Amino acid sequence: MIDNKQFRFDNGFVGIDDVINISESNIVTYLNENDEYLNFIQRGADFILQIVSEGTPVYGINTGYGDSCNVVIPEHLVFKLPRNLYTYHGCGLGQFLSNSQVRAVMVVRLASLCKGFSGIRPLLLRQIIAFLNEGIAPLIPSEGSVGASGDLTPLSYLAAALCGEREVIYKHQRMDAQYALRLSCLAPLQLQPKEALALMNGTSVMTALACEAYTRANYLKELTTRITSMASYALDGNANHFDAFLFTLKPHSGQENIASWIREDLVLPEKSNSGRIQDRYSIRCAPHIIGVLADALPWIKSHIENEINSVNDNPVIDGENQKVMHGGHFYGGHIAFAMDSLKNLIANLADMMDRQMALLVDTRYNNGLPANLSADSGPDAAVSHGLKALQISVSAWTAEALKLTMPASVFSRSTECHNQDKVSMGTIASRDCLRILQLTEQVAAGMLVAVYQGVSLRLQMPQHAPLHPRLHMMIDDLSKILVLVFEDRALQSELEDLLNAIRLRIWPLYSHHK
Ligand SMILES: N[C@@H](Cc1ccc(O)cc1)C(=O)O
Repeated sequence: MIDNKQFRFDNGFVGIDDVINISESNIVTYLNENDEYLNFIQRGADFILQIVSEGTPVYGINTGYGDSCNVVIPEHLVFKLPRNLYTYHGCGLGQFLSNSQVRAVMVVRLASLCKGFSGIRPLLLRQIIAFLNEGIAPLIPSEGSVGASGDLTPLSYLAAALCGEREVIYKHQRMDAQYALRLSCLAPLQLQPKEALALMNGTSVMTALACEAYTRANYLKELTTRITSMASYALDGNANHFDAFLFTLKPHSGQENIASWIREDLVLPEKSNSGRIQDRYSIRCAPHIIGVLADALPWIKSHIENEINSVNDNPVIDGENQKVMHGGHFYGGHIAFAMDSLKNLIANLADMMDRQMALLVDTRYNNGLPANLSADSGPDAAVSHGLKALQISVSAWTAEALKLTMPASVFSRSTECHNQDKVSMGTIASRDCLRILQLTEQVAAGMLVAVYQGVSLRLQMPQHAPLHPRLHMMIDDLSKILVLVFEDRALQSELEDLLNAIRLRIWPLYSHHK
């Protein structure tokens, strides 16, 4: 829980909102310095040292890693081993994670390590917390994790930076980690046995990205609902499709909720079934499309929050009872399934909006609005093409989003000499999901232009239905970014502003966002 703009790390619950709030702001974080808690953590680390001195073989402490687990590491090399782990995993490629994504990774890794079953010292936890508070963000390439054995390669960049190696972003500059540590008066860590494995052998990259995906998806749920209300109004649609009683008869609660939001945005005609009796499915079935997302989000959230609050590490160390448990908790199957599912749900929203756009711009379906929603009715109207090209862009973004919905998890392949012979691919699923979200947000930005145009033009028609104050307000909000497209003009910068507004979740919509 964030209290007084401060966040305390210990073995308490960490929610998606906490991850997002800390990653997007500079909330001060601190470790619970209560003796009982610190002693509990320290006992795990002491137990590791006891294992080392006794010489009993324990995986990853005095053995090689992965398939090399039968290589016994002599005592004099045991302290060298952690550095080798993060060093040989320095083979990531691809775009770097963003600053806020890296911060989310650190919060999520802390949440797991703070449970106290990883055999690490409080010092290590304090170093990650210092990185968060100082604003030091390791440069983490996003590609190279199969998501079981955790996110070994991307997390190796966190482990290395904590020890003053590789590169970080600090005060908006890319620099050697060692230099950033010096500038912020932090000493580089020297990892003890098990500590590099504890940092790297977990699902924190895919889970951090999943927190972002969940948050963006939750906002899109509301935004696509509002867009549907506006599209229905612009098309002079039948608001009775969203009748309250009708929705009690098919009681998926998320779907009912979406229908109620649309209903509250529209002024329901007294006479039901006036005008066109049935709208096309992208309008009439919008609660059934967005509702699937609304009903899935709670379980997606519970998968993500279970993962955040799990010990996703191996071996698991119970310092209290002096037990080592060898298992496979680094396997990201739940996140993989949640993100593969979310990809499908979000791409369906893009598809729905693309169809709504097709209705709005086409005089065969838009109930009297001008072709391509062009507002130009002056002497030069013939040269104005309105939103013609915008529709093409929206179709392209939609197709690209749909193309990426192939589940990542079914592409599991045996790797690392068949030790990791079944893997989750959860990190790829999370990354694909974020790309689909980006494309779908672009489609939503395009649709905001279209519904702004469509509603404004409908209001200019002599006989139009009353516009509900909520939609009036949305039109007012949009008019701060958008101007009616009259003569042809390039729309890119307005689309960028809309996209920015979506990413910042600036409209409160149906619930309050930040
Ligand atoms: N995750 C593996 C450990 C591992 C670590 C590093 C590797 O390079 C490979 C495997 C396990 O716990 O079994």
